[in-house]
Amino acid sequence: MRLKKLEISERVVQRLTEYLSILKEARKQDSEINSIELAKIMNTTSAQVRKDLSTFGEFGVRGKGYDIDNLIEIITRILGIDKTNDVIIVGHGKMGEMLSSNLDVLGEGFKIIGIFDKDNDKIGKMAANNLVVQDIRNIGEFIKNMKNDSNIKINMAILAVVKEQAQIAAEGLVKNGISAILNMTTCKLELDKNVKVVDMDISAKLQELNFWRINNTENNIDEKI
Ligand SMILES: NC(=O)c1ccc[n+]([C@@H]2O[C@H](COP(=O)([O-])OP(=O)(O)OC[C@H]3O[C@@H](n4cnc5c(N)ncnc54)[C@H](O)[C@@H]3O)[C@@H](O)[C@H]2O)c1
Repeated sequence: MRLKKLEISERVVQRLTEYLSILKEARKQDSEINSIELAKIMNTTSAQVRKDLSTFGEFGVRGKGYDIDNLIEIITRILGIDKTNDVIIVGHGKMGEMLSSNLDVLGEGFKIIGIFDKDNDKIGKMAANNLVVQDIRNIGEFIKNMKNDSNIKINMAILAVVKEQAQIAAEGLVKNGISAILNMTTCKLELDKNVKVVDMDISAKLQELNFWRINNTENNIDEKI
């Protein structure tokens, strides 16, 4: 499915991932779900659900709702996780190791096919997933060989280097054809607008959570900021 590069907002894509996990739970109980039920679990309106899903086509049957398996299949395809997507890890410190040794964290549809670091003590060592940590200086060659030898086009990376190195490391990745980066660092990467960056910051999420924890009654906040 080829989607036009248009009105699909980041928020809609985020919600798609939420729909997917809700639907996977829901299918344990039922084979159909309607927009009202979905909206209730998502804490949103049924109009929003219908609007989100209609962005990608007409899947529901009026008055009947959505076939859960069908919707899972469609969302899986929209998110591109109906096939395996190759990803590399750059920076194999505590965070990089946590990812390479807990592949479940990545979920279905992703496979780590290369791990890179710049530390000589780490380069050449075997990671938990049986990949050898490679020298970051060889990343261009690795990507080229993957393309030539196995027709694998690598364009997605998880960036887990120290913050101070993040911008330069990301620029190096982009030069070598990476166009999608999951940025585990707190560095605000400045890259070509064609490069998609998604920031992942547990600390920021905890701060957000903490705000809601200490303001946990609706009346605690006098004014909406
Ligand atoms: N996303 C989150 O929620 C979260 C949580 C904790 C840490 N972090 C961030 O993740 C990053 C890594 O943290 P960590 O605790 O694993 O640090 P770490 O120091 O243990 O590991 C960083 C690794 O990156 C390597 N490295 C540095 N520059 C590099 C480069 N240019 N190319 C390749 N490798 C390079 C280092 O050799 C090291 O192995 C930090 O930016 C940290 O702030 C994010």
